[in-house]
Amino acid sequence: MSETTSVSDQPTAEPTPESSPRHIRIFDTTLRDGEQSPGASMNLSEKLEVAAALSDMGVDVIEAGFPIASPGDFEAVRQIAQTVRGSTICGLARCNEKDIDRAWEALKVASSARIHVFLATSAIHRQFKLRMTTDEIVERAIAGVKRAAAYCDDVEFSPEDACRTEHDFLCRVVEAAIDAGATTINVPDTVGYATPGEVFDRFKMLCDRVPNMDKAVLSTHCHNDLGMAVANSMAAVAGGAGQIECTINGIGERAGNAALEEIVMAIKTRQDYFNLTTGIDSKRLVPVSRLVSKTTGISVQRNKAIVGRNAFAHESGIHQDGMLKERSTYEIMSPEEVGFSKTDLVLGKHSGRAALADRAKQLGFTLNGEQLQSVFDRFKVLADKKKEIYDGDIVALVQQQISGTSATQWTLLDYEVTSSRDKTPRVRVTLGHGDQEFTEQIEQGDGPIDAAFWAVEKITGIELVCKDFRVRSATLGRDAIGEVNIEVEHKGRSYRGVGVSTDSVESTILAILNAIDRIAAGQNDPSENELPQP
Ligand SMILES: CC(=O)SCCNC(=O)CCNC(=O)[C@H](O)C(C)(C)COP(=O)(O)OP(=O)(O)OC[C@H]1O[C@@H](n2cnc3c(N)ncnc32)[C@H](O)[C@@H]1OP(=O)(O)O
Ligand SMILES: CC(C)C(=O)C(=O)O
Repeated sequence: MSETTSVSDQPTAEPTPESSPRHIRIFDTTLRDGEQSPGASMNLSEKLEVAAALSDMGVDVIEAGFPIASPGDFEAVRQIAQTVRGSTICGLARCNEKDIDRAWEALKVASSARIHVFLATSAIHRQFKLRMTTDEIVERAIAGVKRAAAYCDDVEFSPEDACRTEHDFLCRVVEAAIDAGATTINVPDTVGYATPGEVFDRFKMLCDRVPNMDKAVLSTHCHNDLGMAVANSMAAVAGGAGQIECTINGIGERAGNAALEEIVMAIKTRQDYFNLTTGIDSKRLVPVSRLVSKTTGISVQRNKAIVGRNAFAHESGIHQDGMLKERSTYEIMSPEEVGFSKTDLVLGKHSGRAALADRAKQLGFTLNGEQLQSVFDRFKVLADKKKEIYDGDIVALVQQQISGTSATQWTLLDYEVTSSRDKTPRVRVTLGHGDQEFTEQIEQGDGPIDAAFWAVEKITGIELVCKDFRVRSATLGRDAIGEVNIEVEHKGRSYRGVGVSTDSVESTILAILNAIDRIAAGQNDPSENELPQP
C-alpha cells in the first residue's frame, strides 16, 4: 500500500471515505494458536476464564482449541462451547474425518459454532509434509469441508501456507472449498514470510479471480516471523479481508501471531485512514492482556504497543513538557481508551523541570523557582545513579530542600569506603568549603559509618558525640533512598542532621554535614532529645 492509498481507494473495498465504516470480524485464536507458544499451555479453568474475558470484550469468534489434540483440549472446547455466549466458538480440525467429527462432538453444544478445517496448499507442504498431489489436495479439501458443513453451517477453510502457494492453485482450492460449503476462507501467512504489498496483492487477486468469492468472508491469519504480522493483516483487509485472526499479546507459534490489541487500536485510532470498525471494547485490552500474561506465564515486554508498561509512559523532559501543555503532542491514543488508568510521566535522568514541578505539586509541594532549581539539581544527580525515580524519592528530595538540609557550608565532593569483615575500615572523604577542597583518608573506626564520622570530624575540626543514629528506607525498591537521621552533641548541645542518598554511607556523611551546618548556624535543638519517629 502506498502512503496515500486508503482502504476506500481499493477496488475491493466498498466504503468511500464518506460511507459508514466497514465492520471487521475479530477472530481470536489465543486459546489455539496462542497456546502453541512454547510453555503457554493453559488448563481447563484458565481457558474458561480467558474465553469469558474474550467474549466480554466483544470478540466475534473464539477459536477455543484443537479438539483432537488431547482430551484436555477437547474438554476445554466443549465447556467453552457450553458456557460462553455472545461469541461464535470455533474448533480446529485437520482435513480428515476423525478430526472433524471430534471437533463437532466438542462444539455441538454451542449456541453459535464454527468448524475450522485446514489443509496445506503450498508446494513445499504438498511435497514434503503431506506428500500429496494438487488433485489429491483439492479432493481432500472438498471432502473435509463437506463433512464439516454436514454438521454445521459455519465452516472455515484454511489453505495452510497460502501465502507461499501458487496463485492459480490457490484460486482453484479456494473456489472448490467455497463450492463445498466453506463460509469463511482464511488465507494464512503460516510462516510469516509475506510483506504487506504481497499480502494486499494476494487478497485482491483472490477477490478478482475466484468467481464465487462473494459467497464467503475472506480472512487473514498472519504470523510475526519478520515482525510484519499486524501490517500484513491491515494490508489483507485493504485487499478485501473481512476477518482478522489474531491473539492477545501477539502470542502464538514461534514469533507469534498478529496482536489483537494492535489491530483493534490501529483500526480505532486510524479510522480516518482505514474507515473500519470492530466490536471490541478497547477498554478491556489491558485487563485481558494481563489475564493472558498471568495465565500463560508469558510476560509482556515493556515497550509492547498498546499494552506494554511503557506504551503510555514518557520519560524525556521535552516530551513531558509537551504532554503537560497538550497531551496530543506525544499521545495518539489515550491510556484510558485501552484500559490503563493514566499516562505515566516517569521521572528519570531525561526529565526536565516541568515534569518535576508537576510531580512535586501532585505530591502536595508547590516549589518556588529557587526551590525547584535546587531540587532539580539534586534530582539530576540522583537520576544518574538510579534507573527510576519513585514518588518517595521526590518527597525525600523536597523535604530535604524544605528542611534546609542541603549543605550550605560544607559540601560532600567525593568519598570512598573499603570495609570487610575482619579489617579496620578505610575511608577517604573529600569536602568542599567555599573554594577550597579538603581530603582526609583514615583507617579507623568500627565499620564504615563510624569511619565516616571520624573523617568528617578530622576535616571540619568539629568534634561530635553521636547520641542517636537512625536509617530508614524513604522509598521502595532495592535502589531505594536511605534516609539517615542523626542527633549529635557538640559542646553540650544537641543538633540534628538529615541526609538522603541511595548509599547509606553517603546519607550518613550528608547527615553529619547537615548537623555541622546547624552547629555553625547555632541551630541547636535544646528541647528535643529524641528524634521523630519515621
Ligand atoms: C499451522 C498450524 O498451526 S496447524 C495446527 C498445529 N497445531 C498442532 O499441531 C497442535 C496439536 N497437534 C497434535 O496434538 C498432534 O499433532 C495431533 C494429535 C493433531 C496429531 O498427532 P499425530 O497423529 O501423532 O501426528 P503428527 O503430529 O506426528 O503428524 C501430523 C500428521 O498429520 C498430517 N497432517 C498435517 N496437516 C494435516 C491436515 N491439515 N489434514 C490432514 N492431515 C494433516 C501430517 O501429514 C502427519 O501425517 P502422517 O503421520 O501421516 O505423516
Ligand atoms: C491453521 C492455520 C490457520 C494456521 O494456524 C496457520 O496457517 O498458521
